[in-house]
Amino acid sequence: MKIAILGAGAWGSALAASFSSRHSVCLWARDRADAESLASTRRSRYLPEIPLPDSIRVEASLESAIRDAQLIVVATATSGLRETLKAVSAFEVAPELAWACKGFERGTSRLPHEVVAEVLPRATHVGALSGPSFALEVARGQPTAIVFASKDAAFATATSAALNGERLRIYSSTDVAGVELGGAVKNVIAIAAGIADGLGLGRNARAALVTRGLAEIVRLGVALGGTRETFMGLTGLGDLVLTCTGDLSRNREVGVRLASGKTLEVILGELGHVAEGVQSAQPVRDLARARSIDMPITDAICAVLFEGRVPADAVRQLLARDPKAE
Ligand SMILES: NC(=O)c1ccc[n+]([C@@H]2O[C@H](COP(=O)([O-])OP(=O)(O)OC[C@H]3O[C@@H](n4cnc5c(N)ncnc54)[C@H](O)[C@@H]3O)[C@@H](O)[C@H]2O)c1
Ligand SMILES: O=P(O)(O)OC[C@H](O)CO
Repeated sequence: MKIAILGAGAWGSALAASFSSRHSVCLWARDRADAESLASTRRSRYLPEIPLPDSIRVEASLESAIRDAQLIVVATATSGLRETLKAVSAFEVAPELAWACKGFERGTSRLPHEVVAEVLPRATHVGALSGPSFALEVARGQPTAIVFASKDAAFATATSAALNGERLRIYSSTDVAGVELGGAVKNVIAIAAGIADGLGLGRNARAALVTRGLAEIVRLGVALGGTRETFMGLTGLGDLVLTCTGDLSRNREVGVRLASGKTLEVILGELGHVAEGVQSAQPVRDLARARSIDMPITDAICAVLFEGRVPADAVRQLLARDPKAE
């Protein structure tokens, strides 16, 4: 299959490296200087540890990248999804479409599939790729299992089978909202887990955060149309555990650095990558409040990120809540 991957950050580069062992892959970077450097050095500045396989064509022209593609995979940050889809829609192409970004669009509080439906209302062969997957491990070829979800069951099955590889196992699902919701909210909870670890609160506290974080994901996710089983699977519990415990997580790292007393502005300047939990926290809180859904961890993270609450005070307030039935 001819695949165009749009977005040459850590995740786009890792997916390109993985898919290139079994497909013809073109990787598009919106920044011409980035594309030129990537084409000549074969190293992405977002994933410098791994050389990009020679078979991958690097493009700075979006039109050239998508002209012959049978499948487009948008792997930009969620904030770039709408702009990238609009740019794609300007060309006379109708390939199948997947997106690999996780999170809510800030400002609209839309999940990626809702952004896709707004920009490409007639596209039906579309779906979300999500699950526990650090880019570096995927690029190294370390075993990983993720999910491709589409409302079109036949398309979900066929695409997962086509993308599936020995080291990147891809399950299918039709629960697009559930798959995306788990991937969005786990990033917010991972910031909390990073704060807990940064403050040295211990493993008991981390386990409590993961479990109560999952309860928040399920409450909001079911209200937004996801199914409970999805949240117990790879894109829910699986990704939550990975992101809350893995040192490679950028969202968890934001929490660790907040706990050290750094400001969000300084942390985001240092990170060099997107941390989607920062963008998603307010949409998650707003969607929950509009439905009277209790999400105390998310509320605490919003207070730390945007209201100047000191991380240790946020923890004290969480612990001071009245005990209740689990
Ligand atoms: N890195 C991972 O381990 C990983 C794994 C699974 C999913 N994801 C998700 O994939 C998405 C991308 O993550 P990443 O790790 O590649 O981030 P990154 O910070 O490494 O790179 C972000 C990329 O998005 C591009 N971009 C941003 N806005 C754009 C726009 N308007 N048009 C075109 N390109 C744009 C940037 O140029 C950059 O190439 C995120 O939503 C993330 O949650 C990441
Ligand atoms: O580094 P993070 O925190 O953006 O997490 C990356 C992936 O989403 C993990 O599945």
